Amino acid sequence: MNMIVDIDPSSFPAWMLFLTSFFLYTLISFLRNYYDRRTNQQCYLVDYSCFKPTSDRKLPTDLCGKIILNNTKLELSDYKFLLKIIVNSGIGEDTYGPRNIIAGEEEAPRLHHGHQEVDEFFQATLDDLFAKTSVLPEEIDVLVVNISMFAPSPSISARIINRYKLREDVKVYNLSGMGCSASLIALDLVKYVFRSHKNIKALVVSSESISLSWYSGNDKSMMLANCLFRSGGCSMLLTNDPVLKTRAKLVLKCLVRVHLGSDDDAYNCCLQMEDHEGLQGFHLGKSLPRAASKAFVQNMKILAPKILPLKEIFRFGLRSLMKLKNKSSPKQSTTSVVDFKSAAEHFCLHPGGAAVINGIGKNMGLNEKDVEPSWMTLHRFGNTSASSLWYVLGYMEAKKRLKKKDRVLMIGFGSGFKCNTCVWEVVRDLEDADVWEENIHNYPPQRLENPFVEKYGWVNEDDAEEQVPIRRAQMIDHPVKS
Ligand SMILES: CC(C)(COP(=O)(O)OP(=O)(O)OC[C@H]1O[C@@H](n2cnc3c(N)ncnc32)[C@H](O)[C@@H]1OP(=O)(O)O)[C@@H](O)C(=O)NCCC(=O)NCCSC(=O)CC(=O)O
Repeated sequence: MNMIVDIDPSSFPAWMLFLTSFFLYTLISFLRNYYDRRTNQQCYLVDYSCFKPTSDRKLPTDLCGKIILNNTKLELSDYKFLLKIIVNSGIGEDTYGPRNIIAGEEEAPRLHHGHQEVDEFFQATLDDLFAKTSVLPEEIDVLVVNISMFAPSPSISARIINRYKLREDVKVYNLSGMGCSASLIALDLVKYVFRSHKNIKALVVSSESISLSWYSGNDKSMMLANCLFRSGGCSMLLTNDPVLKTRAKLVLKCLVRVHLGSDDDAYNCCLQMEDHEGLQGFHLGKSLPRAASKAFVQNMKILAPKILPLKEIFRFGLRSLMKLKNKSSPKQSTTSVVDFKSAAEHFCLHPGGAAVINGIGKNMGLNEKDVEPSWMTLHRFGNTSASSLWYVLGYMEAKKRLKKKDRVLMIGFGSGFKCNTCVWEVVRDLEDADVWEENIHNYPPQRLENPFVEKYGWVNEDDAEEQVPIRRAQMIDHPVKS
């Protein structure tokens, strides 16, 4: 995936206009920050709780192999494809799946499977969040739930209100279909509510349900989703109450959303759909990395001037000028790379897949340590959709990397196609290990490979065609649930 942060200098009418806009922008930002501080409109993240399902929901190699063999629509060529994808996916042995898939019931999902998956997540994370913040459910003023692919009625937000007996005047929003970057959309919504209400508390409950969206067919772009998406979720407590400021972990500095839905390619690259047999699933097109790249560049055009220090803006402007001057020379580089490390110390990249992390990391000029939290999240928890970014943040915290005044840049991608970003400032030194607690010392592991090749390398052997029925028969003797 080629993601070049190439902000074409000809898109600025004139160099002077660019500088003037920058100074105006700085002045307006300063005045707005001052106004925000005076009017309690800062957005603080008090705490968050990521979900670690119980170990009986793990999806190790053997179980994944059984689930794959359980699908009688798949042929040898499909196995070969899956083997290649899974081996290179960056996903490890400890990710979690929904119970109905583990029980071998993926072809007949029921409403209660979706409820069970979501209930387990929100009960665990909200119980934990209320306990560790000592905030009571009746103190919650705003609730935003984002779960893309499971939108029952009454909504999941109503289910949360019912379980925790939230107040009658709670402002409630239930976002569905918003994809993997939806938790930043939820955050944006909270930020807007904070503008009109002082000293309030908001909950964002962010997850994805895959129990009803497992794909049982043989369309490769839809099989890919089964390989990448895993169960997870995160609940966050936010406030604009300055009294809670000292207890908060992070304060939001800015948030930028970009939507390329008007571009047909971008819109169509990431879709919930039915295949030629009418089987439902999630299509991840080969053009997705290209759409992500486009959305990322658009987002950076807005975000970069908001977060880059003056020195870096000058440096970038100068290099852009040089680029304009040297345009005629084919030997000159055509790219002006922005130094994002001058704007943030930590980078939460959406662990959407190996190509996503590689692509953004490389083109932002990030090093191995910068992208380690995203790789480790992909390895340990998989792509948990909208909640992924919070596992990445959790990794940084568990590694004790987040120090007071550090800045964290979050970059999320999602169907639509969207790229949403935000920058947080760390309020105090952070070191909660949360879901990473039991094995943070083992990360990064010495070897990241998964044992798929070792166990399923036979699909590439000469006699593979004959082996398929034998392996399937063995699977019938030892079905998925055993
Ligand atoms: C899947 C991969 C790990 C595979 O990596 P590899 O190193 O094996 O390299 P590769 O790209 O050459 O792919 C190997 C083989 O798979 C095929 N292949 C790759 N991508 C495919 C796709 N989307 N549909 C169908 N086939 C695909 C290639 O053509 C190739 O086939 P052949 O061998 O025949 O040539 C990587 O490509 C990847 O990370 N892709 C991006 C995944 C993605 O879309 N993530 C975003 C999730 S959406 C999200 O997070 C947001 C949201 O949902 O809202």
